[in-house]
Amino acid sequence: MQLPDSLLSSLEEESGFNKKKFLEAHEKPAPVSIRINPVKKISPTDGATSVPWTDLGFYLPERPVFTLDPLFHAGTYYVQEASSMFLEAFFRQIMEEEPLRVLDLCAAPGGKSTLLSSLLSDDSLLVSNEVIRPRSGVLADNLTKWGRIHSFVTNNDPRDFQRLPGFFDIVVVDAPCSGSGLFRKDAAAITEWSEENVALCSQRQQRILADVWPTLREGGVLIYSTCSYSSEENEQVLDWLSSSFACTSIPFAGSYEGIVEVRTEQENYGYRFWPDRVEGEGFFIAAFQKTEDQEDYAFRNTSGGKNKNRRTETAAFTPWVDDLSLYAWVEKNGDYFLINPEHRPEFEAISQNLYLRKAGIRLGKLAGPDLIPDHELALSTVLSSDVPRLEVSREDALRFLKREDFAYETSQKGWHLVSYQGHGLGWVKVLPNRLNNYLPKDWRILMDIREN
Ligand SMILES: C[S@@+](CC[C@H](N)C(=O)[O-])C[C@H]1O[C@@H](n2cnc3c(N)ncnc32)[C@H](O)[C@@H]1O
Repeated sequence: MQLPDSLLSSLEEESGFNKKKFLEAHEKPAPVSIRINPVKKISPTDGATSVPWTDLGFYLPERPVFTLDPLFHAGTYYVQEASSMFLEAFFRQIMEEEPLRVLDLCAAPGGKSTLLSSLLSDDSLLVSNEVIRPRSGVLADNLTKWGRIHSFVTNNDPRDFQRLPGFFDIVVVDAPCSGSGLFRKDAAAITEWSEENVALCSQRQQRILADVWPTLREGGVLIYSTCSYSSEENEQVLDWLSSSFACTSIPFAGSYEGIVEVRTEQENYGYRFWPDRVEGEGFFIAAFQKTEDQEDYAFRNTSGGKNKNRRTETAAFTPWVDDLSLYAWVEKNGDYFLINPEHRPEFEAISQNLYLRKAGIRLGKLAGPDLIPDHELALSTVLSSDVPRLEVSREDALRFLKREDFAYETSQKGWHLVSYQGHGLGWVKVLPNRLNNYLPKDWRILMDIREN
């Protein structure tokens, strides 16, 4: 793999850089790793080994065809490179008592967000934002698979969050960057790399941080990360931040072999991941506590809490939800969403100020007295175990995921959850002589399953 000379020479002075070993590492394939969803438990495959800094991550002995694994579509795991999973270790250190309001600002496709979701209880709120609209759709789909009620997805520019000053306890900025840390996984990115782009990325990272800073509460924590090796996007951004805003750098309290702790010119702490020192890709992460005065967001008086006197909805939703009394529902353009009742003020604040793509679990629409269940409900953790299921083989699960017909045995008519190894994949409706497949068209597997 031919790496840009100007990149290599710019790294000579960086802590932990060893040119020979760095180049050797780029001749090896990137390790394959997954992170499992703790609310949809599966056992990792034979031969899998643990990623050291997380309880949830595993290296796989070889790369399977993930598209042809129904458990992947059920959201039981997420394919994520291992260095990024270090966010778990840092987040656990920083995390105060829940409930927390957490913003993942640059969140698509959802690697960090699904990880954060796994670390938070249903009492906390996770807002995952992505500025690029089509990418925010992919993000929403991945969080749908993850199945948690505390998850909201927005599609906004970072500066829009200034409408919610002092709102979040923790803000994660996994910034868009020049991407040198992922060259092993994406060799095409090498040709796009340039010193000019590094400088542009650095400017953009500073702008994003300045724009989002007001939404972090006083005493709250900002986590900043990139997958770039360049100090212009890492150490220099930390020093710009600490000279622009009142904040304190937070050191990581533990230590793991291979992770390099750096101190910047202004004595800020950062953590570098080199692919010749750890089993993972290039990554950089740092955290700061905000020490400057920040007004808190003034929530309006809301009706708050649970829904009252809504007999139609209660009757329609009760059969579908495992203990409806724990939740509240909100309606938007005919779609019903189930949220934690404690999150109603946040729901109102966010939907009034931002473009909210997803809030909690989309239950579906009402048709007369009945619910037409949404795909999100099938993948969620709130679904009642009393809902009829069709447990299918791997082959039939793949046919369902291709929106093809498959054989089934049931005497019961109506809605059924298609489930594989106990994990929901989507809805079918059993009619007298056939099945209707309700998998959304854009969730369909396009790969030819017979070839593999
Ligand atoms: C490194 S990626 C995020 C990866 C994600 N956190 C994950 O773990 O899956 C950076 C994201 O920032 C988004 N982005 C690009 N320009 C941006 C901007 N000006 N402000 C905020 N986000 C931006 C990109 O679309 C991209 O999704």
